[in-house]
Amino acid sequence: MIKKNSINPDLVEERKKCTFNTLELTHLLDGGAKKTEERKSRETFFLEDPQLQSKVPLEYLSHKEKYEEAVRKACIIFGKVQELQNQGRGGMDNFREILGGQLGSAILKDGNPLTLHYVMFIPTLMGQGTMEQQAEWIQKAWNCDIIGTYAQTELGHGTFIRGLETTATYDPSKEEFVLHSPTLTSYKWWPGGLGHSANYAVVLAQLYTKGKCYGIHPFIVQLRDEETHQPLPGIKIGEIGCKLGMNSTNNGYLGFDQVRIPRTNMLMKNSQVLSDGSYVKSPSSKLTYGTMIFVRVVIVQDAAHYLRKAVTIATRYSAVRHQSQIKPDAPEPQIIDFVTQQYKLFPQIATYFAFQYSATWLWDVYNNVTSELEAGQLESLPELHAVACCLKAVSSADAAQGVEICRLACGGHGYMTSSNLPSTYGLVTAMCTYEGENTVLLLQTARFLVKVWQNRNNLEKFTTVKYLGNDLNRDRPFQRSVEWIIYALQQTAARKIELANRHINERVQKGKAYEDAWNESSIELVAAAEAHCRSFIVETFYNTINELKVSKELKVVLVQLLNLYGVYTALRLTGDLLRFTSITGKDIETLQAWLEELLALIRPNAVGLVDSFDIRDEVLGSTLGAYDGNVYERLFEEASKSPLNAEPVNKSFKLYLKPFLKANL
Ligand SMILES: CCC/C=C/C(=O)SCCNC(=O)CCNC(=O)[C@H](O)C(C)(C)COP(=O)([O-])OP(=O)([O-])OC[C@H]1O[C@@H](n2cnc3c(N)ncnc32)[C@H](O)[C@@H]1OP(=O)([O-])[O-]
Ligand SMILES: Cc1cc2nc3c(=O)[nH]c(=O)nc-3n(C[C@H](O)[C@H](O)[C@H](O)COP(=O)(O)OP(=O)(O)OC[C@H]3O[C@@H](n4cnc5c(N)ncnc54)[C@H](O)[C@@H]3O)c2cc1C
Repeated sequence: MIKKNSINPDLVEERKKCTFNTLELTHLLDGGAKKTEERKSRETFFLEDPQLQSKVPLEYLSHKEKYEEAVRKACIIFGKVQELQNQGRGGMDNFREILGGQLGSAILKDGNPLTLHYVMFIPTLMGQGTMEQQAEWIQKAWNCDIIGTYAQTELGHGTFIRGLETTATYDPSKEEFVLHSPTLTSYKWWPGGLGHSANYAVVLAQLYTKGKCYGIHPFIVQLRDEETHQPLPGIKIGEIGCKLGMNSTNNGYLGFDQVRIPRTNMLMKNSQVLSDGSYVKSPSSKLTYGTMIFVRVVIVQDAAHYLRKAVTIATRYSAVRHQSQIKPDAPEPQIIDFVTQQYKLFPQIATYFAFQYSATWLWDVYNNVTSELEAGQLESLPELHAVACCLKAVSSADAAQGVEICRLACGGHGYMTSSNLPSTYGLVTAMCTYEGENTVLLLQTARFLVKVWQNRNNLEKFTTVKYLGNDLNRDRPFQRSVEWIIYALQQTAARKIELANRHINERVQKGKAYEDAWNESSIELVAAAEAHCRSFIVETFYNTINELKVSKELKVVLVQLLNLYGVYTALRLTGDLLRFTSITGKDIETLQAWLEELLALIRPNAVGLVDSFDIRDEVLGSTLGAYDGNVYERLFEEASKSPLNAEPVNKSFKLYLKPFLKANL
């Protein structure tokens, strides 16, 4: 039914209007023309493999069938990744793409049961294992001789990991640890792939030796027989059931009944238990948390990718869809011409760029700090932890909200599963919870900010908080510029940190314990961390754009997006700006007018911008967002795949409807 090679005429017109070279932007986003070429060849390699096609849309499968189909595809995917590695084609890029929001979610729309093996199991072996342990385990894991997961969260505790209840008690007589789940709430609950896919796990458990508890430590535990896949004695294991999304990820539960593992299965890079049971302390107890930092860093990039996918769908659809009238007797306009629609879409495009640049910055810093940690230097860890926490929280929350805005922007059709917006939302909103619930992570950033605030005469060693050294009473008169917005956001963040800190102190002076005072001030602490993060994101966007060497035409558009992101952020925080800067109501009108101007300036390039993301139709996986814009044909084609349409009369007519109709005669 879909007319091949026929592009919707509205999209043809939109593409003619574009004022910059979309290919230049594609190359910029990929990191160069060569990278674009490599990405495209990878996409062809995966997406055009007939084995990776599905006969029936995922939605029509049962929960069990979904899992089985996901395992089938996951094995093919990672087999192909190994093939690429063996050919020397691409290193980490293969993994980042296949596991991240771009390519991976095209093939496995509702999650991958083997993701945790690559995202957490192998990184934990690498980050927490000694050289000998790495030699023993990593090759097996890379070759997929074993499949692992990361089992930390329990039924009773996810956030408060010091409160985990699983125990690992050292028995020096046999040089073994005994793993045990003493309560129902101590059962591991959530790890991806744990249900029926993994046969090994890194298990986080309270370490007991010589009668003393030393807190949580990582242990490699075999869960299933390597041949038969039967759970080993003492291992109680299963899947946790259906969820809002990610229904193919096979999240599982796990209990231990006095399960013995060799002493050498404790990952001992940072702390050790010697054969006689003596405990050797880690240089920092927080090194055990290293894998979580890594995944938080990766999530910022994923959030950006999911958002750009959603906004590509909604922007193309909005260019094709006509509805209502702006003027009487005029033809029905493209809905993208309603300014309220532009206000839904264009800030999401700008937000993608903002997150992308923060994600790149964070990835580089993460790699630098990791090298420092390897050399035993721990000084930069607190700042990395603080910035990773707030960026993970703000990017996942804004991306989830942005995807939902895009879904709403597509009206009724956005509610269709075939738009791919509902399942994209399911994947993104999960990021607000996993790898540290967002409020909790913002409180971690706040903890760092308050400490820095209390020692703000000593800011040289930091990168992200230098502005806290500025005089709080400085006033910078309003200007319609991003520089002013950055000043205003930093001023807001600094004042919020100062206020939260002051309120903690006042509560302490009134006799409260510091921890109670902290809890009572925590709404303000979260707000302070969020403000800090928003100022960081805008400033990073600004710095990146200023340094870019691109054509004049592209620069103009990127600056418009930067300005839009800045003014959009500022207008969402007008209450704060009125409170903490000398901005007036009149100035806010100026900002509002600027926002409207920017929407109009971006309007001709909207389709060009999302085209530059160069997301293949298979990756978008959407009836509404395909490059050719044949929306209505695709909606019909997908509807025809409903099993209910396979026969004109369903058996329920005979069974229920007919007798019911008769009874009412
Ligand atoms: C695809 C993905 C699938 C999903 C997988 C998962 O979800 S897996 C499961 C994911 N699960 C989660 O993400 C669970 C989320 N929960 C947690 O990460 C922790 O329980 C916590 C951070 C909330 C508190 O931890 P706590 O009670 O031990 O700590 P505290 O508050 O008492 O602070 C003590 C000090 O430690 C510092 N510090 C803390 N973390 C780090 C770090 N990573 N690095 C460095 N430092 C860190 C902190 O700054 C503070 O420093 P200060 O001020 O003393 O110099
Ligand atoms: C899709 C998905 C996949 C996951 N995959 C894995 C995995 O592979 N491996 C794994 O180990 N875990 C995994 N998890 C678990 C995940 O890491 C936890 O759910 C997460 O860390 C939140 O913990 P919680 O569920 O205990 O929430 P809770 O901490 O119970 O949160 C409930 C509420 O309490 C609030 N709260 C809790 N503590 C505080 C505090 N100190 N201050 C203020 N408010 C607080 C929170 O803000 C939240 O509003 C996964 C979870 C999901 C949803």
